[in-house]
Amino acid sequence: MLRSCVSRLRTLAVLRGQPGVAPLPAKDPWSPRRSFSSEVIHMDLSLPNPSWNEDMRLLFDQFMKKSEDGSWKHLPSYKSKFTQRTEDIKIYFPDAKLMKEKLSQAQLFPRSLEEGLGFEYAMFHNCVEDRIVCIFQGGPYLQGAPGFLHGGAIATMIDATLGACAIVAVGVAMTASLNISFKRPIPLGSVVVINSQVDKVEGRKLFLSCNIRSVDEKTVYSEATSLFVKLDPKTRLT
Ligand SMILES: CCCCCCCCCCCCCCCC(=O)SCCNC(=O)CCNC(=O)[C@H](O)C(C)(C)COP(=O)(O)OP(=O)(O)OC[C@H]1O[C@@H](n2cnc3c(N)ncnc32)[C@H](O)[C@@H]1OP(=O)(O)O
Repeated sequence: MLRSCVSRLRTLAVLRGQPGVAPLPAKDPWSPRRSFSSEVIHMDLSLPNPSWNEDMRLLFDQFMKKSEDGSWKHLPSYKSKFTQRTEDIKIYFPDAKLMKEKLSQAQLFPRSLEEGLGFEYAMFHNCVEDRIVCIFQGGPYLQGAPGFLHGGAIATMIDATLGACAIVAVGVAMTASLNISFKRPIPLGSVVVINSQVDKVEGRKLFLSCNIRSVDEKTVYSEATSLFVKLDPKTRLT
């Protein structure tokens, strides 16, 4: 509880640009001493938190409303909990023990920054049209050009959204290629909408595309096309 309050105060301080804010302590990510409370692991991080701005909350509420008739579904998102997915990917690793050790200390990259500082997002799956919409608010630690999001951060959210779209459609799949056209810079702290869809499936190959637009849909910030490949159960990842 205390840790969570300190974290929120730190987030607010950074968001307000207050001077004298100490940097986050460096941690060895693979240290065996590092552990996550089950509360953190099991917390759905795609639900509203105090760092979300009004646009983010309004869009979230709109999509939750649309989900009431079952045509849209909110996809929960966790720091490091894969549950069923862990079972799905187990077969691709030759050494089950090593895989278990690595996964027990791993975090999903877009969920690895503290609340409000990095990737704040929620995804909704349209069960009828087979597409995913991601609402995304990029925090102050994602800066590239002053005042704007880093291209790598934009690519991360595109990959995460297209990845979710592929995984929902066919199961375990990985990005084979990703082509992004950055058309307009995205202001830091603003909310954007990522629309993704499966365009074509050819055997194990899935061709997907997406665009990133402003909330009022007037500005197209980025467009992307990608190829995801459904993993062959006979192939190992290492
Ligand atoms: C482990 C997963 C966890 C899932 C549960 C988590 C749930 C939580 C949701 C989080 C969502 C985040 C989503 C992030 C997704 C990433 O960021 S994944 C990380 C980045 N990607 C990688 O590291 C992939 C590295 N590449 C590879 O491992 C292998 O190349 C691949 C992509 C698995 C394909 O290998 P393969 O299965 O052996 O396929 P292969 O037989 O070589 O090729 C099959 C076909 O694809 C074509 N192809 C393959 N690569 C290419 C290419 N680069 N360009 C064009 N064509 C290609 C081939 O030509 C072939 O075509 P056909 O001859 O059949 O027409």
